[in-house]
Amino acid sequence: MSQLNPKIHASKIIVALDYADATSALALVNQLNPALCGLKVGKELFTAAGPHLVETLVNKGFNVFLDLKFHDIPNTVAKACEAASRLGVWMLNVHASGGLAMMQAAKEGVAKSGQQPLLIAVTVLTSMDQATLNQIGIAGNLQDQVLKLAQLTQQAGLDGVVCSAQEAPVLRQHLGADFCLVTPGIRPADAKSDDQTRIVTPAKALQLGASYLVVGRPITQATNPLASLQSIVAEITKSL
Ligand SMILES: O=c1ccn([C@@H]2O[C@H](COP(=O)(O)O)[C@@H](O)[C@H]2O)c(=O)[nH]1
Repeated sequence: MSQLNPKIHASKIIVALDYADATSALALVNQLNPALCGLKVGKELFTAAGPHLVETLVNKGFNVFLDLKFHDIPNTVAKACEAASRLGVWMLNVHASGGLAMMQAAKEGVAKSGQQPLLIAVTVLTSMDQATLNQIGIAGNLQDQVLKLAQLTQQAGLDGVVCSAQEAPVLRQHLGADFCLVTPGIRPADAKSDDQTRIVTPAKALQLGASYLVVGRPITQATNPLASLQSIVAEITKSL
């Protein structure tokens, strides 16, 4: 770990712990430290391992992003956000397409917990391209849809959005420097894109204005996950 640049850049990375069980996730986590990266718990791991694992990661000192993408009626989302916030997570999210009232309810739910996690909203999933957006009945341009949902998110008083780094410049221009842009779909130049369509390399994503980079399979499916993470940190550091 000592050869890594200990500066803030490293903690711009959030490792997506997309594992089938707690044992597999902890095998990687135990090689990491909170200065190096944040951790994301998504639907697979949360469904398998539950809130206890989230609390374990929080107690180890990591910034934990609970990526459950709540999308339901406002009352249900408010209660879910309250419960999620009580786990001590650093960040949680909802789907912006749930609408203004749902996002405002989410914010109220977080406030009720007495905790102050970052609350962000998913705009258009990074796996989607223009054609898949049209398939679900949204006729407009994909970037316009991301911007529209991000503006709604800001209007609801949330802290930021999940988007592709491809949209970061236009979101920065309209939503300002402080709005948090969390960007999955990060792929080192030699990595497979998998099911992601709107991909960007780590260094480029930061140059475009991303606040945080979410990286899953390029690290977790690598033969040596720690080496893969270190290589991404090195790429970011070199580009600054
Ligand atoms: O638009 C979105 C929202 C969330 N995700 C999540 O990020 C990771 C990405 O994993 P990779 O293996 O690096 O593709 C994953 O947990 C998704 O659920 C996203 O990809 N896009």
